[in-house]
Amino acid sequence: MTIANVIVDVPASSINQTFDYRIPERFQDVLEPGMRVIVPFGPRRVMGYVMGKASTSDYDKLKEIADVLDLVPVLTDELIDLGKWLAEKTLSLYIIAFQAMLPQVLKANYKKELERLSEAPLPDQLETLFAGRDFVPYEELESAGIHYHQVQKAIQDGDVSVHYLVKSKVTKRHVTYIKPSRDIHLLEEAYQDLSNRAKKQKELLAHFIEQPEEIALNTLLKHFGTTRSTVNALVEKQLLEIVKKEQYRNPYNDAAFEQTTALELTEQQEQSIEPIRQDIRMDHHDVFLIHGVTGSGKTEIYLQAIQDVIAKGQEAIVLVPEISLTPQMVRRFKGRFGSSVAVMHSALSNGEKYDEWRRIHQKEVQVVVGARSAVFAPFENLGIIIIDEEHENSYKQEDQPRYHARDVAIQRGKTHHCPVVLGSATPALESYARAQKGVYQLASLTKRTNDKAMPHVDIVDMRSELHAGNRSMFSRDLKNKLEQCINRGEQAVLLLNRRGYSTFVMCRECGHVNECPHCDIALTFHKNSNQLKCHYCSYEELVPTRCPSCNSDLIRFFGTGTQRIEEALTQLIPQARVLRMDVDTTRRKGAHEKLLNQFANKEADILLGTQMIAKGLDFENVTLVGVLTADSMLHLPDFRSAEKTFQLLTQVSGRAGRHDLPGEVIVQTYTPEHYSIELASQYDYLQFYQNEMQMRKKFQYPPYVFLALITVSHQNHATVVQTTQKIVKGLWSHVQEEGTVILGPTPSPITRVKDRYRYQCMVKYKQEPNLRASIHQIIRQFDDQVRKDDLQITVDMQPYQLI
Ligand SMILES: Nc1ncnc2c1ncn2[C@@H]1O[C@H](COP(=O)(O)OP(=O)(O)OP(=O)(O)O)[C@@H](O)[C@H]1O
Ligand SMILES: [Zn+2]
Ligand SMILES: [Zn+2]
Repeated sequence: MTIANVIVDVPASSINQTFDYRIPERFQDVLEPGMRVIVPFGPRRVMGYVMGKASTSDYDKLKEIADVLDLVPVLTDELIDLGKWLAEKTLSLYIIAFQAMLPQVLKANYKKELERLSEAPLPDQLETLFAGRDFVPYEELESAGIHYHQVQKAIQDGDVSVHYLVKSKVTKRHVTYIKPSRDIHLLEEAYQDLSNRAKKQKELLAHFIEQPEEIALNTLLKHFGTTRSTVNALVEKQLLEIVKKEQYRNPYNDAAFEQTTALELTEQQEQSIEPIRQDIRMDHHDVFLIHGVTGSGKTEIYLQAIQDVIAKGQEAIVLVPEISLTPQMVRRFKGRFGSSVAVMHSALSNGEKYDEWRRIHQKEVQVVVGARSAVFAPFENLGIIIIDEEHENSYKQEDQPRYHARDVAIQRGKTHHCPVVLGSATPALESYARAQKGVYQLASLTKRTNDKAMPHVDIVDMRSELHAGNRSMFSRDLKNKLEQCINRGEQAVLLLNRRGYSTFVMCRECGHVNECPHCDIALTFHKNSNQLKCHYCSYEELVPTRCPSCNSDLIRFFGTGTQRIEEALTQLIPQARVLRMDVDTTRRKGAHEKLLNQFANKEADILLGTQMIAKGLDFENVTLVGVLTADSMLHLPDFRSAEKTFQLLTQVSGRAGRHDLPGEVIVQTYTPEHYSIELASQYDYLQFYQNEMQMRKKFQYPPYVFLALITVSHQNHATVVQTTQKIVKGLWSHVQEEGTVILGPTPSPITRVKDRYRYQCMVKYKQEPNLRASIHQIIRQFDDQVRKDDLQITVDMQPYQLI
């Protein structure tokens, strides 16, 4: 087969197909599907992924593949299929789908080098190439005209490896070890034969006769105060040998994790895990939904199911939301499975991410714990996929390809015939509805493992506080409880539900609000730098002293940022030591971890933070949880706002009293009668589910219907409106089923971002088998404008971010 079908890295819809290239002689027995290549495309050379090979092509004047970037495919056959599926499901370009599946390092054209890993003789041409060196720039391989097949074989044999020279690269990637290459009695014989003048050599030999285990070269040299030439002499006599071991940039020190063993499961855990175990045994695919209250031992179920999978020689993917990928979480998995665990999350450097990916690719680990994109881990023998906190919105990617990790997991689960386990204390309405219909298998854990009751929740009506003359953010109840908590030497967690609130500047005289000149949104006040910043385009300006509109000096800060709460709190309870955790204090790498450690070490009494404190944290000494404004999200124009409020309140309440000390929760709100707040305080998920389903049915929202959101943006307002109108018209002429509605054109909730206007339309449908094809066809009509006139059209087949 001399033809390769290649998806090229040219993100344009007119190019969204494979192109045929001739495979030059030198690559013929090397090139495989899933490898990256460099191909000529028009006047340029671009990167591409080989999808397949063929013996014939419909075109005759084929160009040649210019270069092959990989010697081992980066995409498995399964991932090639998955990428195509992903592109079709999300209506994105193939190239974008494949890029989303691989670490950043593999997307760019990094320089490469070959490293020799062993002293074993290599084929002649390679010996000549290395010429006694350990490292050879990859270009030399190319210009030497060496058969790639030989290199590929050397890589497979573990004699050579390829590195991508990432910026953050640690220069020394391999550690050299020395070990005996003969039986001990032969070493003893050699020892006798060695002349007494070779004193150092004898010392070394004596060492290996005593302790034949391999030892790092550096350690050895230091210990015996000798040089490399002593070792080399013994290597030449074939008494010792050199082994190189790859040292990954492992961001975690595996040895530091205390090893744990499987706990004896409670009855409820036992009941939940059994059907999963059965699927694992039978190579069967089901989707399980574990609905378990916080602290009911869901994680222990995951760990034991993974144990089964590993025992069977298979691999496991565990997805956790980015913000719960805390050191505590990592410890639980590394504690059980040690260095078989790779961790993938966005705080890692590109080099670290690539190393973790490679440990998976080279089958050195069996488990990956990671955020959304870890669902693409290149395992070939998957035995389970677990999604913890499955209701989390961060599993939905809000950028092309707009996929939901749950859908990808299920797709892979089907291919691998393995179970997919979704876990949550507050499952997404969609998931619970599927479990009710029997599409997913439901398991419920209603009790905490330690049989502790869920902490009592007190709802405080902030309107009556106001009537009683308390104008602060803290109710009298919360203030008292905080003081008592601190006096007892215990700790508290305070949640400021920041979404929907921000700190903006308003003129009290004329009501003028400072907005971003490029986006249709109020600027946010940052005290540290005394600046106003736009959170969409990062525009910034100094805080004005006079109103830009009426020149009044009565310009004031409104809203409630964490910073202001922190100040108010320290005024209210001066003896309290407060730690603040929000985007500002956790921006630096490792800051998140540091704050949590400080709190765990009791260096503070109160942890004050945004949503990011609600998840997964488990501190023994926390007995009080306060929610400052439970309803701040409720009034956002998003049909999921009640669900999000319920989820957040349940999660944060679960942080109190998880251990011996009893916990309590205070929820402050202006709408205590709202069912999401009332039912969250009673931990009544089922009742909430039923109420909320009624609302969704009444207003026709998911899970009763599906949504598709099309957003158009352009610098010219009229262009945006007209384009959206045309799309809406096109959609109406394509829809087939009764009951399908198309809403719009309407301005997007934020109508202007970075000087571009945004309009949208939404399709609500129950069944439209051809919808994807229709949308595709409709927006293709604008291809020219997209290319030449900077028009943007985005399609989201499963919109979550509606505001
Ligand atoms: N079978 C068991 N016997 C004793 N202790 C257990 C058992 N299973 C879990 N635990 C312990 O109970 C606590 C809560 O368990 P775990 O964190 O797994 O619950 P979870 O449902 O994942 O909680 P959350 O949703 O709040 O994160 C942990 O300290 C865990 O070690
Ligand atoms: Zn802006
Ligand atoms: Zn004014």
